[in-house]
Amino acid sequence: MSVSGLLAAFVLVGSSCFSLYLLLALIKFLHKVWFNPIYIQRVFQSQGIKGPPYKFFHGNTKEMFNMRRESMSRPPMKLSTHNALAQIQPHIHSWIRLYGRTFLTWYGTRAQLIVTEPDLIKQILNNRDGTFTKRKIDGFIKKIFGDGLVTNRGEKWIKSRKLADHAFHAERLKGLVPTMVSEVEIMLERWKHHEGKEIEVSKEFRLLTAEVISKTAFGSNYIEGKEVFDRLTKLISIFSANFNKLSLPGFRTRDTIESDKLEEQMHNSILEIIKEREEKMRMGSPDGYGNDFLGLLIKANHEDDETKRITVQDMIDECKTFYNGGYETMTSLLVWSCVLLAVNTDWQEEARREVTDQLQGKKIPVPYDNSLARLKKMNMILYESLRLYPPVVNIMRMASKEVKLGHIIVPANTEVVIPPLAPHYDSTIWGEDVHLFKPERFSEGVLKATNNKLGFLAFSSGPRICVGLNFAMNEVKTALAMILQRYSFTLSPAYIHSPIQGLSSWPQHGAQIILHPL
Ligand code: HEM
Repeated sequence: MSVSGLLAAFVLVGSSCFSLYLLLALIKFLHKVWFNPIYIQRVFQSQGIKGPPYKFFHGNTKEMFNMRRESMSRPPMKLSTHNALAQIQPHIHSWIRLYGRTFLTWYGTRAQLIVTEPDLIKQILNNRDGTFTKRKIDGFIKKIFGDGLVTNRGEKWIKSRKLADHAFHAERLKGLVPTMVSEVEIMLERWKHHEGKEIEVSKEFRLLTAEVISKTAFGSNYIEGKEVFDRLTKLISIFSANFNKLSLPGFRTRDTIESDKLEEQMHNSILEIIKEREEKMRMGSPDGYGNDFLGLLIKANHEDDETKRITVQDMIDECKTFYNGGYETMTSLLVWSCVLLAVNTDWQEEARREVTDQLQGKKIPVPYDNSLARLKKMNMILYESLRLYPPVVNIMRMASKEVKLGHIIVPANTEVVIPPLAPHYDSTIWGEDVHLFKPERFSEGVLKATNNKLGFLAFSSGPRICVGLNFAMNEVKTALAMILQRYSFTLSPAYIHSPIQGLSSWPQHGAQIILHPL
């Protein structure tokens, strides 16, 4: 064959291969964005599970986005009755009515089974063999949490959970109360300039919770901690702005570029905090690597036993997870409980009386005297606040293989979404007064407040229940106990009740209250 003939043959083979590659890529694409979703939809339909129809590429995200935008621009809600499900997750509220308590939705091409029935929730959250596992996260949420305890799976999760359980053990937590107290003192010093006037407490509580987690878990100084939080706050606002918006794979928006930069800066700031601690150890610090969460992480990084050792990247991911865990959700709980107490002044008065009694005249909670644990009315108020406005609005899992959930065969890779607001606003679980603020329903504890233990999911349930639960309750009780003894407070006329979903549930226009010194 001549050279030109050989070349022609090469071109022919090359172009055929390229055409074949294009054809295969097209089939793969169509399988992902059309054939597979339609097949999965049929599998569920044949079992009586309905839902809004799958739409090419977007799934139901456009409907979700529009419903959410519409609910955010609605006139303010009343505060005499509550319906945060309708406001924060309007798509779930209306689709439960249309399709029942378990239904299928589409986040782009990802099938999401929405589960709101306690018996099914129990099976998912109590699963221990990895059938219902965490989904591998990506995008903005990965940049916020990293691959830490909230998101990791299998052996890695077991190792991280052991460390965290140790760090947040109840006895250890009592020793953190003085740090919490001194940070609340600093906040209340600032509040002196607002006496008799309005104050926007969500900003205040952001500062407080950032300082508390920074100092208690990481012992870090103000500047380094502040750098991490500034970046985290920016990342969270990018996440919120892009919520329910899909991006094309590989396509980089201005937000993606900005979030990459923030992620790298956060990584470097945390690395600096770690290096500083290691340097202190080298200089012969009497506490070694330290007894806080960061100290435990660094110790685990230097473990001789390989099975217990964690990498530097693991340390950074865990730091991100805890910065975030101790910040967003905590601020949300503090904000909502303050708003609810500002409206329900009878409960505010009861809580104040209890604090005065239990703290026996002291202005601050004392560690180790169990006074925080004795604040029963406060507990009831906090649980009711968590029921009406749970900070975490979606608990997510994924079926790692085909599984029977109740009577439903769930195909492998289906995501399972449990929205705590749905059982929290279910009158068959809580009674006809479900929309009312009634802390007395928790007078005999969480378990006796409902006819179903899985009806209350603010901290989740099962093996992956929130590891920071006791930390959270201690911090919020400390803050409220100190606020209640110095101020009575009412809602400002500027407050507009419009709860929305950011990374946590949130008052869209801030939380303005008026402080009346006692
Ligand atoms: C009011 C405050 C808080 C609420 C409502 C809350 C809620 C939750 C929920 C619902 C989960 C389960 C998520 C899931 O299963 O997908 C969770 C897990 C977790 N929380 Fe919290 N949380 C709070 C405070 C905290 C604090 C203060 C920390 C740490 C300082 C923290 C750290 C974590 C971690 C690390 C996990 C993952 C546990 C695991 O998967 O093993 N949380 N939290």
